[in-house]
Amino acid sequence: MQSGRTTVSKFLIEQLHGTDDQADLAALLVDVTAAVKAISAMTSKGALGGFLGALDTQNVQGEVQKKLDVLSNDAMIQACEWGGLVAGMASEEMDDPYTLPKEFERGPYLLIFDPLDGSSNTDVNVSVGTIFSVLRHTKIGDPTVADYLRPGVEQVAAGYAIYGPSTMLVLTVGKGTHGFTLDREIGNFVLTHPDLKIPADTSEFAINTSNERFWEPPVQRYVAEAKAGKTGPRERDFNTRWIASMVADVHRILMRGGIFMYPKDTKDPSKPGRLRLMYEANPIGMIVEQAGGAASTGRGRILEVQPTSLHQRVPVMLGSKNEIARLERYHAEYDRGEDKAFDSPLFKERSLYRDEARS
Ligand SMILES: O=P(O)(O)OC[C@H]1O[C@](O)(COP(=O)(O)O)[C@@H](O)[C@@H]1O
Repeated sequence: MQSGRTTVSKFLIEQLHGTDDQADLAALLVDVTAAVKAISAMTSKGALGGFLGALDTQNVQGEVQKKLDVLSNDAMIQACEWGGLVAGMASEEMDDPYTLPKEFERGPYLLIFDPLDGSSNTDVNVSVGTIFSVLRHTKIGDPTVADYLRPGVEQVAAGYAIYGPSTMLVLTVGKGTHGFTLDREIGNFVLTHPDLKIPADTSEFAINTSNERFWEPPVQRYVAEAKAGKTGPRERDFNTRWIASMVADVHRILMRGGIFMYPKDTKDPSKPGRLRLMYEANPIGMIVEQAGGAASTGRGRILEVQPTSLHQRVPVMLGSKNEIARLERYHAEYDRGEDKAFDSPLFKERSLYRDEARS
C-alpha cells in the first residue's frame, strides 16, 4: 500500500483510543466492512453473477424483495453474528430482530441496518448502498424489540457504503464524518475523504417531484420558491437532482452540499413519510450532523425522535443547515397559520396544489 495511506481499521483504533468502545466498536465496524466488501463484489458482478432480478417474496414493508436485498442481508448477518460483538441485529429485510444462534457469544452492541438501499435501482445499474447504525446494549441476554427503540442521539456509530463507480464507506463514531475508498488491489478501505464538511448554504435540492401535489404546503412553498429561482423570493437559481437511492443522493450532499427531502405526503396518510427511522433516517442523520449539516422531520431534529416501532417511517429533510432551518421555519409558520407565502403571486399560480393538500 502506498505509504501514508490509512486503512479503516487503523483509523478506527486511533479515533476510539482511550474510549470505552476502543476495541469492540472498532472490531465490529471492521466486521461490517467485511460484509460491505462481499456486497460490493456482488453488485459489481451484476448479471454475470446472476444477482439481478426480484424474488417472489415481500419484506415487512410490503416491498418485493430483490435477490440482492436478501443476499446483502445474509452477508451482514454472516459477517457480524460470530464475533461476540453484537447481542442482536435488526434489518429492513427482517420483520423481527435477528436472534443469534446459541453458539455465538452475545456482545455489547446492537446493529441495525438497511442491507441494500435504493434497491429499485439494482437492475438499472445505478448506485445503491448499505446503511448501518450501532447502539450500545448493556443488558444481559437477548435484546427485546424495546431495546432497539432508542433515539438516534444514542447511536455510538453510523455509516453507509455506496456501490458506485468506486465503492466507498462513509462513517462516524461521533468524531466527525470520514470517507474511505475500497482499494481492490489490497482489499481494504483506505482513508480518502477525512473530516467531510457539508456547506451551510446550497442551491441544489433533491426530492421526488412526482409527489408534489401530495406534499404539505411548507414543502410546496420551499420547492416552488427554489424552482422560481432568480424570478422568485430566493433571487438565485437552484438545481435539482434525484437518483432515488438515498445513499447516492446523500453522498452527493456530503461531497458538494445540497438538501435531500422525502417529506410526509397525503399519498398514503397512514405513512408519515417513506423512509425508515431506525436504519435510514437515524444513521444518515448522525453522519450529516457530524459533517456540520442538519437532519430534520421539518418539525424537529430526527435524532431526537423517540422510536415506537422497528420499521416506523418519518419525514426526512437533511443537508445544508441553513436550508434545513428555512424549511423548519416554513413548517412553523404554516403550523401557526401564518403562511403568508401562499398569498404570493407565485402560489396563486399553483393554487391547485395548495387546496388539494389542505383538504
Ligand atoms: O421511489 P422513490 O419515491 O423515488 O423513493 C426513492 C427512495 O426510496 C428508497 O429507495 C428506499 O429505500 P429502499 O430501497 O431501501 O427500500 C431510498 O433509497 C430512496 O431515496
